[in-house]
Amino acid sequence: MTKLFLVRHGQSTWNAANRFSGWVDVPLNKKGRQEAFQAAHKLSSYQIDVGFTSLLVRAIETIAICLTECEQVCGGRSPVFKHDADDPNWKGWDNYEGDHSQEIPIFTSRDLDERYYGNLQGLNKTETVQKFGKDIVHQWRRSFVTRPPGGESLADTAARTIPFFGDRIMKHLRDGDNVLVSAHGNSLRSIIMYLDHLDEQEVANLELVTGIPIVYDINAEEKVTSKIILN
Ligand SMILES: O=C(O)[C@@H](CO)OP(=O)(O)O
Repeated sequence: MTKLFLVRHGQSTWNAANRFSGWVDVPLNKKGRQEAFQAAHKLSSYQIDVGFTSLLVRAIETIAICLTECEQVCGGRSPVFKHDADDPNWKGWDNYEGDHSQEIPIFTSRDLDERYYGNLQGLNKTETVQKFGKDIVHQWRRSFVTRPPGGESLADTAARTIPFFGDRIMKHLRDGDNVLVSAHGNSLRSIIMYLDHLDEQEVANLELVTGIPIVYDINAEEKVTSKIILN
């Protein structure tokens, strides 16, 4: 039995400003960093062996805080970011192969990035509702198949997150590693849809709070046997 921890990054400057973020690379604000510290505290009774994060700095900051603020979580090991480890031209991080007894590898991937919000990126969410109407904006934000103008639907996002989850993250869970994934409202909604077998209606109602870890137990058959939310 291994554990999978999912955490949506802490509040970002654009979450606070109520702006569509998508792939715009905004950092955590002070509240977001505090949420990440609280998440680290909530994770303190567990051990984590491997991390995954999107390439966006708000998720990177969150996982860095989670894995450095709490000794117990890491068992005294230092997180080491392995950027571009999938790139065949990657030459290793300064010729350093790594030592799993002293380090926690954190793999970064674009596949975990937030859904691409296209022409909505940067716009204020309330003003967008005023301009286009509540119903269509809700569809753009929460429908599984409807694409926001110029952007990705949740189905498009799932088409990159789920293969990545199956290939890369599941491999570590199979090997017995406890895995922490730091990502985004919609990239995580697509993964939770898959893990919880949600249908398109159910995922439309799924909202994730910033900085609150979700813990799954995964058995040897790669099935979820329990889920708790560390509120
Ligand atoms: O702005 C975004 O990228 C996302 C997450 O903050 O917005 P939404 O609330 O529509 O999922």
